[in-house]
This record gives sequence, structure tokens and C-alpha cells, in this order.
Amino acid sequence: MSAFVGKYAEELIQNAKYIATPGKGILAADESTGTIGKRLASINVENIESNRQSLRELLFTSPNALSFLSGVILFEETLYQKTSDGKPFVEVLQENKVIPGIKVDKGSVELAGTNGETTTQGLDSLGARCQQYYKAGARFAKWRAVLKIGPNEPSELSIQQNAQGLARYAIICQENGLVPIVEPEILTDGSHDIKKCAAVTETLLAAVYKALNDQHVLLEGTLLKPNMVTPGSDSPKVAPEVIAEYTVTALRRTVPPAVPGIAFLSGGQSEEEATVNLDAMNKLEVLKPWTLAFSFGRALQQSTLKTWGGKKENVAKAQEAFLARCKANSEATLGKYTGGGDGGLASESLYVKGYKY
Ligand SMILES: O=P(O)(O)OC[C@H]1O[C@](O)(COP(=O)(O)O)[C@@H](O)[C@@H]1O
Repeated sequence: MSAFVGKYAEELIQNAKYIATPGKGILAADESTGTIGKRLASINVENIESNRQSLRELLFTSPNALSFLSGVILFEETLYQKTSDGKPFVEVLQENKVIPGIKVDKGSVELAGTNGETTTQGLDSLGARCQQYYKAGARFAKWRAVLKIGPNEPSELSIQQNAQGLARYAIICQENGLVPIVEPEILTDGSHDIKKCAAVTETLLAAVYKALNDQHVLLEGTLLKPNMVTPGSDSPKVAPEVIAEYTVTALRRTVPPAVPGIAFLSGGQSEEEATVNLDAMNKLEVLKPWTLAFSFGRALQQSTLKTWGGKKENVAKAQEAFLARCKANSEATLGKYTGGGDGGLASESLYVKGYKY
């Protein structure tokens, strides 16, 4: 059966292609209220709407940073927020040629009978929500499925449930004009080696693309947000070139060339680590039919958050830190990162064991 060709097909293809522009990437600023609460708690700032607004305003009005971004993923609350001067965030982004996106999943729940595996919620009334978000200016969406590596995990049940959920989400978005970012994340927790992560990543992505095909998703109007292929967090680290080789191989084996762009999540890597790994992938001399970029949350915001510390007088300095990460990652999408970032804050590991968002 052929892919979905609805009234939005051309627009979906155009927007997905734009988001995948070489030299640009995505800022994931879509932390749900609970997750942003943990980020704010780490700098002793209270999790109230005005503080969440201040952090997001700092990011979106950061001088020059938006020129390195093609998309920003927002949480529902942020989609409707304004700068302190009263300008809607959506307009600030659009004026800087950054496409507003929206997180549409409603978090994960445990799959009964499994060893703590999960599936993602949010399909009920998703079509109606997509219509509202489109009206508010969003043109792409994000849905995160979470899988883990264990002695018997991921189970076939979790692979199938999460692949089906991602595909159903993707087609509902496309029917309503939003480019779906398909995010099947394999957590880094565990003592497995990089080969195990590569094998699981390939199996999962193969299942995801089979499900997308079964549900007639127009691949040209989608983007993929995968984990990088790395050893488990309890195993010794390997060089960025090794991560690059395994990650690009897994993607070449499973992601069709019809997909315009792949934007990685950072998954607890330090800011510098995530940038250097992305750069190594783009330096790799093999055929890559899609662009390889970033859709980082923690790895774009950590040093900014620390520098800000919730204080007005630190905003300008924090914005400089944000600009530095955006620029470094833009260079990494071109395989032109010369490093040197900040050896301090940007090198701090962001990994949290058994991380629950
Ligand atoms: O649990 P939540 O609030 O949905 O957040 C999950 C976060 O993980 C991401 O998908 C990836 O973030 P990282 O780059 O920090 O791994 C973000 O887009 C999102 O903010």
C-alpha cells in the first residue's frame, strides 16, 4: 500500500526537509512540568510557571543562537507563553526562521507482566490536539518511546507495542499537518557493550520502520530521533570514532533514504561528549543519505542552566553559554567541530542512573 497522501503532504515534506537543513538542529525545550522541575531543583529554583517562562525566554531570545537552530520542541504550556514584553514565543521563533514543535506524548506507563518495561500514552484525542497545536503555529511534533537493555530486554512485546505506538502517532500527526519526530530511545543504563547496543538499536529501528510502513506514514515528511549507539553506562567508555562507526552502521542498515534527517537525543551524555560524537559521525566517510544533527535537551542546556542559576544578572552570561553550545553543535552537523569548548561545565556528565523523566 502506498504512503499517506493527504492535503498536507507537500507541506510536511517541505518542513521536514527544512528542519534537516545541514548546519542546523533542534533544541529540545519540551521538558514536561515534572522534568523541568528536576532541572530547576538542581539550581535551587522553584518549579513555578514564571520561572519556567524565564528559562525559556532566556533560551529563545538568546542573541544569535537561533541561527544555528531549525526547530525548537515546546511543551504545551510554553507553546502559549510570551516574552516579558508580551511577544508570543511562537512569533519569536518564526521571526528567526525556527519552526515551533510540540511534545504530544503523555509520558510512559509500565507494560504489565514485564520487568519494568514501558509504553507511551497519549493517542486518545491526539488528532484534536494536533489541530489545536497547528492553529497555534506548531508544524512538527515529538513522541518519545523508551526501551531498556537487560538480560531479556527489550522484550518482543515492548518492541512491538512501542513501534506500533510511534507509527499510530506519526500518521495522526501527518493527517493534521504536523511532521512527526519519531523517537525510539534505548536507555544507556546497564553493563552491556557497544555491540549489544548496536544489535538492539538495529532490531528496534527495523521494527519501527516496518510499523511506519504498515500504517502508510509518508517517510519524507518525518524525522528520526534515536539514541547514539554506545556502551552501557556501567561499561568502560569508547572513542567517539567507535561510537560514530557503530551508530552510522546501525542507521544505514535500518533507516530508509526517504527520511530527510536524523536528530539525536543526548541521553545523559555531557555537552562536550554529545558534540564530539556527533562531529565524529559527520566526519565518517561513508554514504549517509540523511543529515545527522542534534535534538538535544540536556546537552544544549546544562551549562546555560548552571550559569543562569535563576538570577536576572546572569542572563547575558547564560545566553553566551547557550550560544557556544548551539554553535559547537552546528559545526558538528558539518563534521567541522574543532573542539576546545569549555573543559569545565560542558564536560560534566549528565547521566542519572535509572533516569525517570
Ligand atoms: O520526560 P519528558 O519531560 O517528556 O522529557 C524527555 C526529554 O527527553 C528528550 O526527548 C531528549 O532529551 P535529552 O537530549 O536530554 O536526552 C527531550 O526532548 C525531552 O525534554
